Amino acid sequence: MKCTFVDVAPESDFSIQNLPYGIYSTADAAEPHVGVAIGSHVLDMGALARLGLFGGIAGLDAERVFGQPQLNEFMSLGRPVWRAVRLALQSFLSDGENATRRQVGSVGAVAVPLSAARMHLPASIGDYTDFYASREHATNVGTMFRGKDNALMPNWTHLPVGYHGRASSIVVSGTALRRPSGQRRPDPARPPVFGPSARLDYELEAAFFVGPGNALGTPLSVEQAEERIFGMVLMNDWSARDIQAWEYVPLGPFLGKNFGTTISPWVVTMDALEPFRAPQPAQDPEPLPYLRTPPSAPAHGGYDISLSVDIKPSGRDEFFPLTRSNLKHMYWSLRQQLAHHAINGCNMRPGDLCGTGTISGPTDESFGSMLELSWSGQKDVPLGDSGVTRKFIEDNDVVRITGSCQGDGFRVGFGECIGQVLPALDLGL
Ligand SMILES: O=C(O)/C=C/C(=O)CC(=O)CC(=O)O
Ligand SMILES: [Ca+2]
Ligand SMILES: [Mg+2]
Repeated sequence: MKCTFVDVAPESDFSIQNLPYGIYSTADAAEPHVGVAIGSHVLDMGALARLGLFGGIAGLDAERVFGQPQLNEFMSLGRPVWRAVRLALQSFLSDGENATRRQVGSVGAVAVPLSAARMHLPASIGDYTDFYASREHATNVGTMFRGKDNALMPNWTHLPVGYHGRASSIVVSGTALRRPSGQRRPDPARPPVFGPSARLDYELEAAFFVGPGNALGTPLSVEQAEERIFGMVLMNDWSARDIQAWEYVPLGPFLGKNFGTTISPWVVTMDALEPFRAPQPAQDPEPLPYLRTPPSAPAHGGYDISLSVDIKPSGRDEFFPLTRSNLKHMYWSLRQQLAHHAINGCNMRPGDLCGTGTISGPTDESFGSMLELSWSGQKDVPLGDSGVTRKFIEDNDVVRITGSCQGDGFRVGFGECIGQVLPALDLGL
């Protein structure tokens, strides 16, 4: 299928096979509203709704849903509506004889260049959970925090371990964050000290948005979970390792994590990712029945999404590679994570965000955090052949995550998840 409405370069993340949704504003339309990315443009979903493009879709009040400043209501409508909207968009973009297309006239009537769009958070995120689903990452971090013999806890291969994060400090790509200050204990023989984190890190993650929710007390099966995931974004779960290591016993991540979490602005739908399903790693021991794949669900729970992390060190103009990984390394699939989250009756709501956990793979270059790359600060990580090295993230460094699936002549990509670290505030403490 080819987009004839605007030109789409083969290496563009935003092909007609992708069509990710986001919330944007422009100088002329300052209220955030729903858009869909195609090539180097953003299409105004509200304008298309007013032209009647989504008129025949049962269960969709398109002008209202696409006139919202967030995607929660669209997310709540479920897969049949999402698919019908996707088909209408693909027909509009590829078929010059489409009735709406004839009315539009110029591209400028319904689209702006991406460069003119200011992106906002795609949803009002009520709750945010972060999992710990890469076996390699959990083994690496466990070895550093608790020693080789306690690296992987006995529960890890039986359930997707997770923690409840903080939704209020999730920010959209491009938002700068300050280095956090907190309690740390650099010398285990001495009392803790207070000050700016000296071991600030990134975590390469993806995250999924929940679509239709479930009522309190009513679990979701793996099969139901599969149908309720709207789409995915890239995520950087910024982590202050020194604050984390001192505070986390016994209740888990807290201030070492909740000072900021960055997500990419475009939500790539699970329908766009469908052709890129891939086997997840073999699960041994076999999980309990509520986490198994039923014969009626698609066989593969994994996705083949290439992921990169690059850094622009302070004072330099170019980016250098840190991590090259892939979502297919995740031991626990998205649908297992969601089914596990709701198995006790916890109610999930449209727009809730679940991080996959750091996506490390088996090779050193696939390690998804500085903690792993520098092995807890024991070795310098060279940045290309620049002569610059890092153990952790320094002030004014910029960290960028990108990710995409390569199809035959087209790409389904996420755009960027980018953030700069500003120096800590001087609290005079
Ligand atoms: O205590 C530990 O083993 C580590 C915990 C984390 O870093 C939590 C986390 O964010 C998990 C992840 O991203 O995979
Ligand atoms: Ca994390
Ligand atoms: Mg975080």
